[in-house]
Amino acid sequence: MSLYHEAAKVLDGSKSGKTSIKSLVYTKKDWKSDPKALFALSTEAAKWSEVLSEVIERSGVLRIERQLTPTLALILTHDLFLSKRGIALPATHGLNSSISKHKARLSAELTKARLRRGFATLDAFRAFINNGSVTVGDVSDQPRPKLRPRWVRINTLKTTLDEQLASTFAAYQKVTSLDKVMLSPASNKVYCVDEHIPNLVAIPSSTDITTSKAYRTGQLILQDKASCFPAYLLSPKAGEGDVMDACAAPGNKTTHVAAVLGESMKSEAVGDSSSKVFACEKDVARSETLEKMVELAGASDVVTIKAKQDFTKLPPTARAFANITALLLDPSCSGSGIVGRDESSSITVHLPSKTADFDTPTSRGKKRKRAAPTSAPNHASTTTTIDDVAEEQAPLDATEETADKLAARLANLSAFQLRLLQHAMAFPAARRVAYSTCSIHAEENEHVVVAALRSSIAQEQGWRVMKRTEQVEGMRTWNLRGKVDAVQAAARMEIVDGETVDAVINETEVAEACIRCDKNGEDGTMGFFVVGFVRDEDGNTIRKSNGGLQQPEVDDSDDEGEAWEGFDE
Ligand SMILES: C[S@@+](CC[C@H](N)C(=O)[O-])C[C@H]1O[C@@H](n2cnc3c(N)ncnc32)[C@H](O)[C@@H]1O
Repeated sequence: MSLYHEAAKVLDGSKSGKTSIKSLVYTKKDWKSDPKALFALSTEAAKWSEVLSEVIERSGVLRIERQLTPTLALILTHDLFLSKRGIALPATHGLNSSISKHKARLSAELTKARLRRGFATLDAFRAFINNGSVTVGDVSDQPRPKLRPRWVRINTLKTTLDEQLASTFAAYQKVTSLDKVMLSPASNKVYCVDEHIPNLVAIPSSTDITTSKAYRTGQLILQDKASCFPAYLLSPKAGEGDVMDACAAPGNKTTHVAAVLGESMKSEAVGDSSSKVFACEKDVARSETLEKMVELAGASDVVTIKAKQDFTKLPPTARAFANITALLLDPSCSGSGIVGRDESSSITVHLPSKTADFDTPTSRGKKRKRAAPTSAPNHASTTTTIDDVAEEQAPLDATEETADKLAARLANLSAFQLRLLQHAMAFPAARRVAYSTCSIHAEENEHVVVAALRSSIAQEQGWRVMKRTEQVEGMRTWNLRGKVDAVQAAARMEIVDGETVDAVINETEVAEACIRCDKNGEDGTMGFFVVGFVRDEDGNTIRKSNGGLQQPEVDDSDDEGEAWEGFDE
C-alpha cells in the first residue's frame, strides 16, 4: 500500500541528515498518498523510532520476517500499537500479517520498554514522547531527561492561588525548583510556583488536570508561561484607563489581562467599573471561541468583545476608545516557537537492526543484552536538519526552495505585524503597548520592533521601548533578552517608504528591552518574543504625516465597525 511504502521512503530519505521530513514530503509533488497523512505518519513514526527500534530488535521479528525492511517494520509497528485506527491495511494483506502475527511478542516488548522508562501507562509514555524528548534511557542507570512542564495559570477572577493549592493541588508535593518538576518521574505529583509570573504553577507534563473540577469551571487555565508574559509586562492598573486586546482569540491573554486588572482593583481598592478590556478578533469561528473562553473565565463583566472585527478597521479616535491607555498586540505569526510545530526538522530517526541479538525465539540460550544506548552503532541514527531556523546552514538541496518560500512568508507576516503595531500606536490615549509573537524569527520580532520605532507614527508621538529597568520585576529579572545582532541588522536596513523616518536606535537598549523565550530550553517554555512600547508625552496629537494620512475625527462610538482604512491604504 502506498502510504506505508511512501512513509518508509521518507524516513529512509531523512537518514542522509540533509533534509527534513517536511521538506521530503512537501517538495515532491507526485506522492500517491495524501501529503498530510504521509507527513503525520512519518513524523510520528520518527518520534517513536528509538523506542520502537528497541522493541523490534528485542522481539527478533526482523530475523523471522526476512522480507520486511527495518523502516517498514518500524512504521507498521507504530500503527499497530500507536495509531487509533491500527494498521490501515486488510488483515490478510502481507504487510499487515507480517507484523500482526507477532503482536503478542511486540506488545510485551513495548510494555517492557515503557516500564523500563518509568511510565505507568501508555498515555503517560505518549505524553513524554510528544513532549519532544526522544532521548530516553533505562531509568536505572541513566539520568532522566528534562521534560517541558505543563503550565497552569490560576485564574484569579474565579479563585486564588492559596485556594487551589489547598484543593486541586492538595495531594501534590511542593518543590522549589522548576528542574525538579521537569525531572520528575511521570507518576509523581509535584508542583512549583513560578518565580517570574504571579499565580502560575508548573506541574509535570504527564499530569492531567483537565478532568479536575477547577479546570472545567475555568478556575485553572492551561497557558504556557511565555504566553503569560504580555499581560504581565503590560500590567495595567485599574482606574488608569481601558485595555485593548487587538488580536484576542482564543482569549488566553484577554482573560489574563482581565485578571491582572482585577488583582489591581483589589489592591488599589477602586470601583468595579473603573477599567474595561476590549477584545477584538477578526476571524468568525475564533470569535466564538473567544466568547466562550471569556465567559468560562468569568471575565464577561470586564471584557467587551469586538467579534468578527478587523483591528485595523477600528478607528482609534472613536469616543468609545478615548480611554484606552494600554494595548496587547499578539498578531498572527509563523508560530515557529510553538512546540510540536516543525518538529520533523529535528527528530532523530532510529531504525532497528536486522541482526540485533537479543533473547528471542531464534537466539534462545544466548546472553541477554541491555537496550542499546542512543548512539549504539546498530542504530542507523541521524538528525535531520532544520529547514527554517538554520537556513544559512542548510545544505544545497530541496530545502533551498523552502527557505525562499519561508523568507517571502516572513516578509509578508512582518509587514502585517508592523501595520497592526502602527495602528495600536495611533490610539490617542495609549501609553503602553505589549507586542508579542510565538515566533523564533527575528523578522517577526526585533525587525518589527526597529521598524516600528523608525515609523513616523512612533517618532511623532514619542513611542519608545519600555526599557528593561522600567519593566515589572518578573520581566526585568528574566535573563533571555532580544538579539543585539538582529536589532543591529534591522537598524541598518534601508528605509523603504515614506512612512518610515530615520531615527537613532540605541541597539543595546532595544535588545535588552526585548524578551525572548527559548523553544525547548531549560526554562520549559515555548519559543516566544515580547516587547513593551511606552510613551511619556501627552499623546492626544492627531497624526498628519508627510504621507498625507490623517485619522478621521470620529467621535461616535457606534462607528467602531465602520471601515477606517488604516495606514496601508
Ligand atoms: C496569535 S493569535 C492570538 C492569541 C491570543 N492572543 C491568545 O493569547 O489567546 C492571533 C489572532 O489574531 C487574529 N487576527 C489576525 N488579524 C487580525 C486583525 N486584523 N484584527 C483582529 N484580529 C486579527 C487571528 O484570527 C488570531 O485569532
